[in-house]
Amino acid sequence: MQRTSPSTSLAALEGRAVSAWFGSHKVLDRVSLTMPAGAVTALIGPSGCGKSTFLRILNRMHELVPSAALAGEVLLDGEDIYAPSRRLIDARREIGMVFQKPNPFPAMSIYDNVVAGLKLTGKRVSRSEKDGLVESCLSRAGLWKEVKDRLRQPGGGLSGGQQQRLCIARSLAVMPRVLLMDEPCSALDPTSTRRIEETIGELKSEVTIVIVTHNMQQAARVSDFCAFFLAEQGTPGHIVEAGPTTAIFETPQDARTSDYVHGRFG
Ligand SMILES: Nc1ncnc2c1ncn2[C@@H]1O[C@H](COP(=O)(O)OP(=O)(O)OP(=O)(O)O)[C@@H](O)[C@H]1O
Repeated sequence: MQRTSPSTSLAALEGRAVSAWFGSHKVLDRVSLTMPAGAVTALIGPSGCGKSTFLRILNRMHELVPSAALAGEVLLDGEDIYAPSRRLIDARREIGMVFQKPNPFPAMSIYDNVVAGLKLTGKRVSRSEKDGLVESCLSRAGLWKEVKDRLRQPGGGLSGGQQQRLCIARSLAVMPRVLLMDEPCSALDPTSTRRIEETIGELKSEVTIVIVTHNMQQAARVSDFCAFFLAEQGTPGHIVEAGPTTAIFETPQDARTSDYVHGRFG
């Protein structure tokens, strides 16, 4: 039976010695990072240091780029998502992604947008189960009250912030264990941004979250852990420092971390 309540099975994600290339251009060098279960980890650093590439490696999207290559391991709850026995589709279902620009199916109804990913699960779902799932996912994404009376209207008719929360609801419908978010608020106004940040805070007890953000205030507000990436003078991106967000912001060990989080470069 389709579960309509939040998953209880929280999982940590761990990158071990992850390196990445586009053709012969190496963009990440042996990045290791644990993203603890039930917490928000923020990936921060200047443009081009490999944050999005690392994020896309975490759910096997990097391999979609024809020239892309990678080395290392990504462990979900201790199991390598790149192991030959693991299917790509399972990694995508267990590790969801929300993108910078909200990307609902614009002509599809709000209801159908939420359940659009269900075919990934391969399970047959009854109408009443779908109804329950739609309500549960929209509620958890903080959108139910605003759309419950217009579920049959197109997703493209919502505001940008509502569309992003619809995309979060769509991701939640396949019961992911991890939600990756690539600058999810960069296309949104401050009020919508705050609303998404609240949603992140509400979701982290049920799904592990990894977020890329350029906004240091946002990283400080929403994350429990932070990893500071840097690619110096054409060298591949690497992690300078990672740890609890309070330590990264208040007592960084590396002067480059301090300079970056205090807005002195990048
Ligand atoms: N599809 C691609 N093909 C070739 N090179 C790429 C591709 N995507 C990214 N790169 C390169 O990989 C490096 C890392 O890019 P990436 O987007 O991961 O950095 P980022 O830290 O997320 O940057 P930003 O903060 O600007 O989004 C950059 O040098 C970039 O030019």
